[in-house]
Amino acid sequence: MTGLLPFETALARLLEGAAPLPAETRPLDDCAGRMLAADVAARLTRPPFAAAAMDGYAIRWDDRHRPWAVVGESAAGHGWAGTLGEAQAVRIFTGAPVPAGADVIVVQEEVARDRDSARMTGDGPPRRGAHIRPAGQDFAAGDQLIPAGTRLAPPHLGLAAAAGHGELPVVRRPRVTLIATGDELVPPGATPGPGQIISSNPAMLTALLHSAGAVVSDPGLIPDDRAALAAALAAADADLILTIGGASVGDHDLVVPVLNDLGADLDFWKIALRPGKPLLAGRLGSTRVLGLPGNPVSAFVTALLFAVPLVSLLAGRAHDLPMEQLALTQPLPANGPRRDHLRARRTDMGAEPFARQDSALLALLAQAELLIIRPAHAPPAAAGDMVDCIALDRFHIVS
Ligand SMILES: Nc1nc2c(c(=O)[nH]1)N[C@H]1C(S)=C(S)[C@@H](COP(=O)(O)OP(=O)(O)OC[C@H]3O[C@@H](n4cnc5c(N)ncnc54)[C@H](O)[C@@H]3O)O[C@H]1N2
Ligand code: MOO
Repeated sequence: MTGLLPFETALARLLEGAAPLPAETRPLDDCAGRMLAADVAARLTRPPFAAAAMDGYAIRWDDRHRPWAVVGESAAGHGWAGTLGEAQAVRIFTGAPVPAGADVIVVQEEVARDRDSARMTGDGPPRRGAHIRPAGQDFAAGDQLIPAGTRLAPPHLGLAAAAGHGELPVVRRPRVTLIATGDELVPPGATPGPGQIISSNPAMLTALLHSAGAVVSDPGLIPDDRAALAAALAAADADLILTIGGASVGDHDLVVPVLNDLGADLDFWKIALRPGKPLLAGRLGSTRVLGLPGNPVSAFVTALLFAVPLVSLLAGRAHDLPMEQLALTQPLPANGPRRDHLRARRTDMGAEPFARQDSALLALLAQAELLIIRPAHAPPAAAGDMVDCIALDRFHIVS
Protein backbone atom coordinates (compact mmCIF):
# COMPACT_ATOMS: atom_id res chain seq x y z
CA MET A 1 0.00 0.00 0.00
CA THR A 2 3.00 2.28 0.31
CA GLY A 3 3.58 4.54 -2.65
CA LEU A 4 -0.08 5.54 -3.02
CA LEU A 5 -0.42 9.25 -3.74
CA PRO A 6 -1.43 11.20 -0.60
CA PHE A 7 -4.91 12.72 -0.70
CA GLU A 8 -3.67 16.30 -0.35
CA THR A 9 -1.20 15.90 -3.24
CA ALA A 10 -3.86 14.36 -5.46
CA LEU A 11 -6.34 17.15 -4.73
CA ALA A 12 -3.73 19.87 -5.27
CA ARG A 13 -2.79 18.32 -8.61
CA LEU A 14 -6.40 18.14 -9.72
CA LEU A 15 -7.12 21.76 -8.80
CA GLU A 16 -3.85 23.11 -10.23
CA GLY A 17 -4.61 25.69 -12.91
CA ALA A 18 -8.38 25.46 -12.37
CA ALA A 19 -9.94 28.93 -12.56
CA PRO A 20 -13.41 30.37 -13.12
CA LEU A 21 -14.71 29.66 -16.62
CA PRO A 22 -15.31 32.54 -19.04
CA ALA A 23 -18.36 34.74 -18.56
CA GLU A 24 -21.58 34.58 -20.53
CA THR A 25 -24.61 36.85 -20.51
CA ARG A 26 -27.66 35.08 -19.16
CA PRO A 27 -31.26 36.04 -18.34
CA LEU A 28 -31.89 36.70 -14.65
CA ASP A 29 -33.80 33.45 -14.18
CA ASP A 30 -30.61 31.55 -15.00
CA CYS A 31 -28.29 33.55 -12.73
CA ALA A 32 -29.15 32.40 -9.20
CA GLY A 33 -26.16 30.96 -7.40
CA ARG A 34 -23.75 31.97 -10.16
CA MET A 35 -20.76 34.26 -9.84
CA LEU A 36 -21.21 37.77 -11.22
CA ALA A 37 -18.45 38.46 -13.76
CA ALA A 38 -18.58 42.28 -13.89
CA ASP A 39 -19.71 45.10 -11.59
CA VAL A 40 -23.40 45.95 -11.93
CA ALA A 41 -24.39 49.62 -11.84
CA ALA A 42 -27.93 50.98 -11.78
CA ARG A 43 -29.33 51.94 -15.18
CA LEU A 44 -32.44 53.38 -13.52
CA THR A 45 -33.31 55.34 -10.41
CA ARG A 46 -35.50 53.65 -7.79
CA PRO A 47 -38.08 54.72 -7.04
CA PRO A 48 -38.18 56.71 -10.28
CA PHE A 49 -40.65 59.20 -8.74
CA ALA A 50 -41.65 60.18 -5.23
CA ALA A 51 -44.05 57.38 -4.30
CA ALA A 52 -46.70 56.87 -1.65
CA ALA A 53 -45.73 54.41 1.09
CA MET A 54 -49.28 54.23 2.50
CA ASP A 55 -52.88 54.44 1.30
CA GLY A 56 -54.42 57.80 2.19
CA TYR A 57 -54.47 61.42 1.08
CA ALA A 58 -51.64 63.49 -0.33
CA ILE A 59 -51.77 67.04 1.02
CA ARG A 60 -49.57 69.99 1.87
CA TRP A 61 -48.11 69.72 5.39
CA ASP A 62 -49.23 73.24 6.22
CA ASP A 63 -52.85 72.27 5.43
CA ARG A 64 -53.04 69.32 7.74
CA HIS A 65 -55.30 70.92 10.34
CA ARG A 66 -57.90 72.31 7.91
CA PRO A 67 -60.44 70.60 5.64
CA TRP A 68 -59.34 69.72 2.10
CA ALA A 69 -61.09 69.59 -1.25
CA VAL A 70 -60.40 66.19 -2.81
CA VAL A 71 -59.46 67.10 -6.39
CA GLY A 72 -58.28 63.80 -7.85
CA GLU A 73 -56.83 60.35 -7.41
CA SER A 74 -53.35 58.87 -7.88
CA ALA A 75 -53.11 55.08 -8.09
CA ALA A 76 -50.08 52.86 -8.80
CA GLY A 77 -49.52 53.08 -12.55
CA HIS A 78 -52.00 55.97 -12.90
CA GLY A 79 -50.69 59.20 -11.45
CA TRP A 80 -52.51 62.52 -11.06
CA ALA A 81 -51.07 65.03 -13.48
CA GLY A 82 -51.91 68.32 -11.78
CA THR A 83 -50.22 70.35 -9.09
CA LEU A 84 -51.81 70.29 -5.66
CA GLY A 85 -53.08 73.72 -4.58
CA GLU A 86 -53.76 75.17 -1.15
CA ALA A 87 -56.25 73.17 0.98
CA GLN A 88 -56.46 70.45 -1.66
CA ALA A 89 -55.98 66.69 -1.30
CA VAL A 90 -55.47 63.88 -3.77
CA ARG A 91 -56.69 60.41 -2.86
CA ILE A 92 -53.56 58.26 -3.14
CA PHE A 93 -52.63 54.57 -2.94
CA THR A 94 -49.43 52.80 -1.98
CA GLY A 95 -46.90 52.88 -4.83
CA ALA A 96 -48.62 55.74 -6.66
CA PRO A 97 -46.73 58.89 -7.72
CA VAL A 98 -47.09 61.72 -5.20
CA PRO A 99 -48.55 64.77 -7.00
CA ALA A 100 -46.47 67.89 -7.37
CA GLY A 101 -47.15 70.28 -4.52
CA ALA A 102 -47.95 67.57 -1.95
CA ASP A 103 -45.37 66.99 0.76
CA VAL A 104 -47.04 64.54 3.13
CA ILE A 105 -49.54 61.67 3.13
CA VAL A 106 -52.21 61.27 5.78
CA VAL A 107 -53.15 57.61 6.20
CA GLN A 108 -56.79 56.89 5.42
CA GLU A 109 -57.40 55.52 8.92
CA GLU A 110 -56.99 59.10 10.15
CA VAL A 111 -59.20 60.81 7.57
CA ALA A 112 -62.96 61.47 7.54
CA ARG A 113 -64.24 61.74 3.98
CA ASP A 114 -67.49 63.37 2.94
CA ARG A 115 -67.92 63.30 -0.85
CA ASP A 116 -65.40 65.76 -2.24
CA SER A 117 -64.08 67.01 1.04
CA ALA A 118 -62.01 65.38 3.73
CA ARG A 119 -60.24 66.23 6.96
CA MET A 120 -57.82 64.72 9.39
CA THR A 121 -59.27 63.00 12.48
CA GLY A 122 -56.26 61.54 14.25
CA ASP A 123 -52.86 62.86 15.29
CA GLY A 124 -51.79 63.01 11.68
CA PRO A 125 -48.41 62.35 10.10
CA PRO A 126 -45.41 62.85 12.38
CA ARG A 127 -43.50 65.19 10.07
CA ARG A 128 -43.38 66.81 6.68
CA GLY A 129 -42.53 64.13 4.08
CA ALA A 130 -44.02 61.29 6.13
CA HIS A 131 -45.18 58.24 4.13
CA ILE A 132 -43.47 59.48 0.96
CA ARG A 133 -40.57 57.56 -0.55
CA PRO A 134 -38.44 60.16 -2.32
CA ALA A 135 -37.22 59.48 -5.86
CA GLY A 136 -33.87 57.69 -5.71
CA GLN A 137 -34.32 56.70 -2.06
CA ASP A 138 -33.21 53.15 -2.89
CA PHE A 139 -30.58 53.95 -5.53
CA ALA A 140 -29.91 56.35 -8.36
CA ALA A 141 -28.90 55.67 -11.97
CA GLY A 142 -25.15 55.21 -12.06
CA ASP A 143 -24.82 53.89 -8.49
CA GLN A 144 -22.59 50.84 -8.15
CA LEU A 145 -24.85 48.09 -6.81
CA ILE A 146 -23.26 44.64 -6.99
CA PRO A 147 -19.51 44.05 -7.24
CA ALA A 148 -18.02 41.50 -9.64
CA GLY A 149 -17.30 38.24 -7.84
CA THR A 150 -20.57 38.22 -5.88
CA ARG A 151 -22.36 34.91 -5.75
CA LEU A 152 -25.82 35.93 -6.88
CA ALA A 153 -28.49 35.31 -4.24
CA PRO A 154 -32.22 35.99 -4.77
CA PRO A 155 -32.11 39.61 -3.47
CA HIS A 156 -29.31 40.44 -5.93
CA LEU A 157 -31.54 39.29 -8.78
CA GLY A 158 -34.41 41.49 -7.60
CA LEU A 159 -32.00 44.40 -7.29
CA ALA A 160 -30.55 43.86 -10.77
CA ALA A 161 -34.03 43.64 -12.28
CA ALA A 162 -35.16 46.84 -10.52
CA ALA A 163 -32.00 48.57 -11.70
CA GLY A 164 -32.85 47.91 -15.34
CA HIS A 165 -31.00 44.67 -16.10
CA GLY A 166 -32.81 41.79 -17.81
CA GLU A 167 -29.64 39.74 -18.02
CA LEU A 168 -26.26 39.67 -16.31
CA PRO A 169 -22.71 38.59 -17.12
CA VAL A 170 -22.06 35.45 -15.09
CA VAL A 171 -19.39 32.79 -15.02
CA ARG A 172 -20.41 29.92 -17.26
CA ARG A 173 -21.67 26.82 -15.47
CA PRO A 174 -19.20 23.93 -15.66
CA ARG A 175 -20.52 21.20 -17.94
CA VAL A 176 -20.09 17.74 -16.49
CA THR A 177 -20.77 14.51 -18.37
CA LEU A 178 -21.46 11.51 -16.13
CA ILE A 179 -20.61 8.15 -17.67
CA ALA A 180 -21.78 5.17 -15.61
CA THR A 181 -20.34 1.87 -16.79
CA GLY A 182 -21.23 -1.71 -15.97
CA ASP A 183 -23.09 -4.62 -17.58
CA GLU A 184 -24.95 -5.17 -14.32
CA LEU A 185 -26.64 -1.78 -14.28
CA VAL A 186 -30.25 -0.92 -15.07
CA PRO A 187 -31.77 2.54 -14.67
CA PRO A 188 -33.69 3.72 -11.59
CA GLY A 189 -37.30 2.56 -11.75
CA ALA A 190 -36.50 -0.54 -13.85
CA THR A 191 -36.90 -4.07 -12.47
CA PRO A 192 -33.46 -5.68 -12.25
CA GLY A 193 -33.08 -9.11 -13.89
CA PRO A 194 -30.81 -11.84 -12.56
CA GLY A 195 -27.43 -10.42 -11.57
CA GLN A 196 -28.51 -6.86 -12.26
CA ILE A 197 -28.57 -3.88 -9.90
CA ILE A 198 -29.95 -0.38 -10.12
CA SER A 199 -27.55 2.31 -11.24
CA SER A 200 -28.04 4.57 -8.24
CA ASN A 201 -24.85 6.60 -8.48
CA PRO A 202 -25.89 9.01 -11.27
CA ALA A 203 -28.95 10.27 -9.35
CA MET A 204 -26.79 10.94 -6.30
CA LEU A 205 -23.90 12.52 -8.16
CA THR A 206 -26.06 14.64 -10.46
CA ALA A 207 -27.65 16.24 -7.40
CA LEU A 208 -24.28 16.72 -5.75
CA LEU A 209 -22.81 18.36 -8.86
CA HIS A 210 -25.84 20.59 -9.34
CA SER A 211 -25.32 21.83 -5.81
CA ALA A 212 -21.78 22.81 -6.80
CA GLY A 213 -23.02 24.77 -9.81
CA ALA A 214 -22.65 22.30 -12.69
CA VAL A 215 -24.91 21.39 -15.57
CA VAL A 216 -24.83 17.64 -15.84
CA SER A 217 -25.44 15.50 -18.89
CA ASP A 218 -25.73 11.75 -18.86
CA PRO A 219 -25.56 9.69 -22.06
CA GLY A 220 -27.11 6.68 -20.31
CA LEU A 221 -25.63 3.43 -19.06
CA ILE A 222 -22.54 2.19 -20.86
CA PRO A 223 -21.85 -1.56 -20.95
CA ASP A 224 -18.46 -3.08 -20.10
CA ASP A 225 -17.40 -2.80 -23.71
CA ARG A 226 -14.32 -0.97 -24.91
CA ALA A 227 -15.89 0.44 -28.07
CA ALA A 228 -19.01 1.66 -26.27
CA LEU A 229 -17.01 3.30 -23.52
CA ALA A 230 -14.59 4.86 -26.02
CA ALA A 231 -17.52 6.25 -28.02
CA ALA A 232 -19.14 7.72 -24.90
CA LEU A 233 -15.91 9.33 -23.78
CA ALA A 234 -15.16 10.73 -27.23
CA ALA A 235 -18.70 12.15 -27.58
CA ALA A 236 -18.63 14.03 -24.26
CA ASP A 237 -18.70 17.80 -24.79
CA ALA A 238 -17.80 18.90 -21.28
CA ASP A 239 -15.39 20.66 -18.96
CA LEU A 240 -15.24 17.54 -16.81
CA ILE A 241 -16.00 13.91 -17.55
CA LEU A 242 -16.86 11.79 -14.52
CA THR A 243 -16.80 8.07 -15.11
CA ILE A 244 -18.38 5.84 -12.47
CA GLY A 245 -17.23 2.27 -11.94
CA GLY A 246 -14.74 0.19 -13.87
CA ALA A 247 -11.86 2.08 -12.24
CA SER A 248 -10.30 -0.88 -10.46
CA VAL A 249 -8.11 -3.69 -11.73
CA GLY A 250 -10.59 -6.42 -12.75
CA ASP A 251 -10.77 -7.79 -16.30
CA HIS A 252 -13.96 -5.78 -16.85
CA ASP A 253 -12.58 -2.54 -15.41
CA LEU A 254 -12.08 -0.75 -18.69
CA VAL A 255 -11.81 2.92 -17.83
CA VAL A 256 -8.02 3.06 -17.66
CA PRO A 257 -7.33 0.91 -20.76
CA VAL A 258 -9.89 2.81 -22.84
CA LEU A 259 -8.57 6.20 -21.71
CA ASN A 260 -5.10 5.00 -22.68
CA ASP A 261 -6.42 3.84 -26.10
CA LEU A 262 -7.84 7.32 -26.63
CA GLY A 263 -4.49 8.92 -25.84
CA ALA A 264 -5.61 10.45 -22.56
CA ASP A 265 -3.01 11.99 -20.33
CA LEU A 266 -3.41 10.17 -16.97
CA ASP A 267 -2.17 12.16 -14.01
CA PHE A 268 -2.85 9.72 -11.18
CA TRP A 269 -4.66 6.46 -10.55
CA LYS A 270 -5.10 5.01 -7.04
CA ILE A 271 -4.63 7.27 -4.09
CA ALA A 272 -4.25 6.90 -0.34
CA LEU A 273 -7.96 7.36 0.33
CA ARG A 274 -10.70 5.26 1.92
CA PRO A 275 -13.18 4.84 0.50
CA GLY A 276 -12.10 5.71 -3.01
CA LYS A 277 -8.67 4.23 -3.55
CA PRO A 278 -9.09 3.56 -7.29
CA LEU A 279 -9.75 7.24 -8.10
CA LEU A 280 -8.10 8.34 -11.31
CA ALA A 281 -7.54 11.77 -12.81
CA GLY A 282 -6.29 12.94 -16.14
CA ARG A 283 -7.15 14.81 -19.29
CA LEU A 284 -8.70 13.75 -22.54
CA GLY A 285 -7.66 16.53 -24.87
CA SER A 286 -8.54 19.66 -22.94
CA THR A 287 -11.27 17.96 -20.91
CA ARG A 288 -10.55 16.96 -17.34
CA VAL A 289 -11.45 13.38 -16.51
CA LEU A 290 -12.10 11.95 -13.06
CA GLY A 291 -12.68 8.22 -12.81
CA LEU A 292 -14.70 7.42 -9.69
CA PRO A 293 -15.01 3.96 -8.17
CA GLY A 294 -18.40 2.30 -8.52
CA ASN A 295 -19.13 1.49 -4.88
CA PRO A 296 -21.76 4.05 -3.91
CA VAL A 297 -20.00 5.42 -0.83
CA SER A 298 -16.68 5.52 -2.67
CA ALA A 299 -18.33 7.36 -5.57
CA PHE A 300 -19.96 9.86 -3.19
CA VAL A 301 -16.84 10.54 -1.13
CA THR A 302 -14.55 10.96 -4.13
CA ALA A 303 -17.10 13.21 -5.84
CA LEU A 304 -17.43 15.27 -2.66
CA LEU A 305 -13.68 15.57 -2.08
CA PHE A 306 -12.56 16.05 -5.69
CA ALA A 307 -15.36 16.82 -8.16
CA VAL A 308 -17.20 19.30 -5.91
CA PRO A 309 -14.14 21.53 -5.27
CA LEU A 310 -13.13 21.40 -8.93
CA VAL A 311 -16.61 22.26 -10.20
CA SER A 312 -16.99 24.98 -7.56
CA LEU A 313 -13.69 26.53 -8.63
CA LEU A 314 -14.64 26.44 -12.32
CA ALA A 315 -17.99 28.00 -11.40
CA GLY A 316 -16.21 30.79 -9.51
CA ARG A 317 -17.49 29.72 -6.12
CA ALA A 318 -15.80 29.14 -2.80
CA HIS A 319 -14.80 25.52 -2.74
CA ASP A 320 -14.23 24.77 0.93
CA LEU A 321 -16.34 21.98 2.39
CA PRO A 322 -18.08 22.78 5.71
CA MET A 323 -15.73 21.47 8.42
CA GLU A 324 -16.25 21.02 12.14
CA GLN A 325 -14.15 19.77 15.05
CA LEU A 326 -16.08 17.39 17.31
CA ALA A 327 -15.26 15.05 20.17
CA LEU A 328 -15.27 11.34 19.41
CA THR A 329 -17.90 9.36 21.33
CA GLN A 330 -15.76 6.22 21.26
CA PRO A 331 -12.13 5.21 20.72
CA LEU A 332 -10.85 4.48 17.23
CA PRO A 333 -7.92 2.26 16.27
CA ALA A 334 -4.81 3.60 14.55
CA ASN A 335 -5.42 4.35 10.89
CA GLY A 336 -3.50 2.78 8.03
CA PRO A 337 -1.88 4.57 5.11
CA ARG A 338 -5.15 5.79 3.52
CA ARG A 339 -6.94 8.91 4.79
CA ASP A 340 -10.28 7.52 5.99
CA HIS A 341 -13.79 9.04 6.01
CA LEU A 342 -16.03 7.41 8.59
CA ARG A 343 -19.75 7.82 8.21
CA ALA A 344 -21.07 9.13 11.52
CA ARG A 345 -23.95 10.79 13.27
CA ARG A 346 -24.08 13.70 15.71
CA THR A 347 -24.93 13.01 19.34
CA ASP A 348 -24.87 15.21 22.42
CA MET A 349 -21.42 13.77 23.12
CA GLY A 350 -20.01 14.50 19.65
CA ALA A 351 -19.32 12.44 16.53
CA GLU A 352 -20.40 8.80 16.70
CA PRO A 353 -19.05 6.62 13.89
CA PHE A 354 -21.40 3.94 12.57
CA ALA A 355 -20.34 0.40 13.43
CA ARG A 356 -20.44 -0.66 9.78
CA GLN A 357 -18.29 1.24 7.27
CA ASP A 358 -18.55 -0.91 4.11
CA SER A 359 -18.36 1.34 1.06
CA ALA A 360 -21.41 -0.32 -0.50
CA LEU A 361 -23.84 0.75 2.27
CA LEU A 362 -26.11 3.45 0.88
CA ALA A 363 -28.69 3.34 3.68
CA LEU A 364 -26.02 4.32 6.21
CA LEU A 365 -24.58 6.96 3.89
CA ALA A 366 -28.02 8.55 3.71
CA GLN A 367 -28.16 8.62 7.53
CA ALA A 368 -24.69 10.07 7.91
CA GLU A 369 -24.55 13.65 9.19
CA LEU A 370 -20.76 13.68 9.35
CA LEU A 371 -17.70 12.20 7.75
CA ILE A 372 -15.05 11.82 10.43
CA ILE A 373 -11.64 12.35 8.85
CA ARG A 374 -8.88 10.03 9.98
CA PRO A 375 -5.60 11.24 8.48
CA ALA A 376 -3.24 8.68 6.96
CA HIS A 377 -1.26 6.93 9.74
CA ALA A 378 -3.30 8.62 12.50
CA PRO A 379 -2.49 7.08 15.92
CA PRO A 380 -5.27 5.47 17.96
CA ALA A 381 -7.83 7.98 19.21
CA ALA A 382 -9.59 7.94 22.60
CA ALA A 383 -13.19 8.83 23.35
CA GLY A 384 -13.29 12.61 23.80
CA ASP A 385 -10.44 13.31 21.38
CA MET A 386 -11.26 16.06 18.92
CA VAL A 387 -11.50 15.03 15.25
CA ASP A 388 -12.02 16.96 12.04
CA CYS A 389 -15.36 16.22 10.41
CA ILE A 390 -17.01 17.17 7.14
CA ALA A 391 -20.48 18.38 8.12
CA LEU A 392 -22.57 16.62 5.48
CA ASP A 393 -25.77 17.95 7.00
CA ARG A 394 -24.59 21.55 6.64
CA PHE A 395 -23.31 20.93 3.13
CA HIS A 396 -26.72 19.82 1.94
CA ILE A 397 -28.42 22.77 3.62
CA VAL A 398 -26.12 25.52 2.41
CA SER A 399 -25.76 24.47 -1.22
N1 LIG B 1 -8.28 -6.96 -6.67
C1 LIG B 1 -8.76 -5.77 -6.32
N2 LIG B 1 -10.06 -5.59 -6.33
C2 LIG B 1 -10.58 -4.40 -5.97
C3 LIG B 1 -9.71 -3.35 -5.57
C4 LIG B 1 -8.33 -3.58 -5.58
O1 LIG B 1 -7.52 -2.71 -5.25
N3 LIG B 1 -7.90 -4.79 -5.99
N4 LIG B 1 -10.27 -2.18 -5.13
C5 LIG B 1 -11.57 -2.28 -4.55
C6 LIG B 1 -12.07 -0.99 -4.27
S1 LIG B 1 -11.34 -0.13 -3.01
C7 LIG B 1 -13.14 -0.47 -4.91
S2 LIG B 1 -13.82 1.04 -4.42
C8 LIG B 1 -13.78 -1.15 -6.02
C9 LIG B 1 -13.93 -0.14 -7.16
O2 LIG B 1 -14.29 -0.82 -8.26
P1 LIG B 1 -14.63 -0.15 -9.64
O3 LIG B 1 -14.45 1.29 -9.63
O4 LIG B 1 -13.95 -0.92 -10.69
O5 LIG B 1 -16.19 -0.34 -9.68
P2 LIG B 1 -16.98 -1.59 -10.20
O6 LIG B 1 -16.19 -2.82 -9.98
O7 LIG B 1 -17.48 -1.26 -11.51
O8 LIG B 1 -18.14 -1.53 -9.14
C10 LIG B 1 -17.93 -1.68 -7.76
C11 LIG B 1 -19.30 -1.86 -7.12
O9 LIG B 1 -20.11 -0.74 -7.34
C12 LIG B 1 -21.29 -1.10 -8.03
N5 LIG B 1 -21.63 -0.02 -8.98
C13 LIG B 1 -20.94 0.30 -10.08
N6 LIG B 1 -21.55 1.30 -10.73
C14 LIG B 1 -22.65 1.59 -10.03
C15 LIG B 1 -23.69 2.53 -10.21
N7 LIG B 1 -23.71 3.34 -11.26
N8 LIG B 1 -24.67 2.58 -9.29
C16 LIG B 1 -24.65 1.73 -8.22
N9 LIG B 1 -23.67 0.83 -8.00
C17 LIG B 1 -22.71 0.76 -8.90
C18 LIG B 1 -20.95 -2.36 -8.73
O10 LIG B 1 -22.09 -3.10 -9.06
C19 LIG B 1 -20.05 -3.03 -7.72
O11 LIG B 1 -20.82 -3.65 -6.72
O12 LIG B 1 -13.01 -2.23 -6.46
C20 LIG B 1 -12.55 -3.08 -5.41
N10 LIG B 1 -11.93 -4.19 -5.98
O1 MOO C 1 -11.78 2.34 -1.53
MO1 MOO C 1 -12.99 1.33 -2.09
O2 MOO C 1 -13.38 2.83 -2.43
O3 MOO C 1 -12.72 0.58 -0.49
O4 MOO C 1 -14.54 1.02 -1.50
